[in-house]
Amino acid sequence: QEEDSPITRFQRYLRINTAHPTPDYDSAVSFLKAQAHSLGLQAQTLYFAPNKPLLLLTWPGSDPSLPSILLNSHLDSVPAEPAKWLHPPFSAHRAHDGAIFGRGTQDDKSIAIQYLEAIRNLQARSFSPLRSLHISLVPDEEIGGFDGAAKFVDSPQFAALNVGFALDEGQASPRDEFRVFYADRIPWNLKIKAWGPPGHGSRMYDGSAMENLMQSVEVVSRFRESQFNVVKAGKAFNAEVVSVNPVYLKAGLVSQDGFAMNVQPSEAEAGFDLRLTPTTDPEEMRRRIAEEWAPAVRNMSYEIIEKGPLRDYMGRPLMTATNDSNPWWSVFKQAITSVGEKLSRPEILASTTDARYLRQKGIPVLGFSPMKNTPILLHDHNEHLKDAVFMKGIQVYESLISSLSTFTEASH
Ligand code: MET
Ligand SMILES: [Zn+2]
Ligand SMILES: [Zn+2]
Repeated sequence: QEEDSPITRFQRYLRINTAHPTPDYDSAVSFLKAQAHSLGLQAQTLYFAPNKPLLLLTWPGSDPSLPSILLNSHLDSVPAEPAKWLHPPFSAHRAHDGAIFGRGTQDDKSIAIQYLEAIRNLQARSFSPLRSLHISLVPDEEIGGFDGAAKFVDSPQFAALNVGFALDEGQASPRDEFRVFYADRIPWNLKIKAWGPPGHGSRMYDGSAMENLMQSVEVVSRFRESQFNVVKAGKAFNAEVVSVNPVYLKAGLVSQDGFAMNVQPSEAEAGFDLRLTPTTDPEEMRRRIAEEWAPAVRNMSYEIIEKGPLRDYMGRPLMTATNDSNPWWSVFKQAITSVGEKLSRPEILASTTDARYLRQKGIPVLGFSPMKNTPILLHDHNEHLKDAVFMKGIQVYESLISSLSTFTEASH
């Protein structure tokens, strides 16, 4: 008979394969629903798209008229390459040093279980919240959240929650202090396409599609270097500049045994992951792309897919204040320090989370995953988390939940 503990419950969740492109959301939701049931939480399964459940859990507060607290975590994960892992990515193998291996250990299945285990411990101490506490377990974060968090925040069910403050995932800290994030960068998926006359592979002529595209790649690389240099010079954090990284190249005529090596193709395409900071001027970025990266005069075109909003309903950048103007910030900070932990300077997250959709609604949100002395392994091979770090995180959330849910001074 297998023991039942926070660690084994974490392992059970990790063994449910919710990686794209075929996430098993149903198994994840029924597992989490059973956990919620054992805690006496209210549970609702919402569908904003077919086969994409969103599980909403509630621990009602004694004063439901006060704005509530929302803890968010996504159900899905990015895919893994099992052959390149030390232990299979859905085995939740626990090594001798306590490291639990699995896709989702850091991003972000740990926090979902930690939220629930913190509630379990608080209930054991007969704690009861003043404000209602909600946990949202959302689908599709890793593919943009359009059928998950984006639709949820626009729903009447969400409006009814009257959320005053929220926590969402953060990132691991390699140092002995926790990291906290007040904003995300916003992804643009950029496709650049070039055309040019085709020709024999032996000919040198001007304006081929490939030559054309490679010129663009060089221009993009120079921009990338200019941004990266600011970081290398110590003038900005990683996430305070615009990043651009090539993620695919597509060209060439297919022949029986691979590519036709002696044909210069008439079309070529490159894809880039571009991340804008919360204060990047999108119009200036568009102008740069249109004029410098994919000029129509050089037979080029481009497509930008914006993965989320850059501004809130008032036209302001999506940033949560981390100063005295935001009373929740003090409560958050105090809850961390009161358990003897340290926070590093608040940062912009280099990647992107569903927090942007909440911030767009004007809700203050902090990105936080209590993982310190931990290598940053999200989306990497051998993603893992030490059992002791996971257990410590539960204690941190006990402090956060009790402080946030009993905070009386702010109405928003
Ligand atoms: N969390 C993912 C990332 O940062 C998905 C963001 S939206 C495509 O890459
Ligand atoms: Zn994540
Ligand atoms: Zn991720």
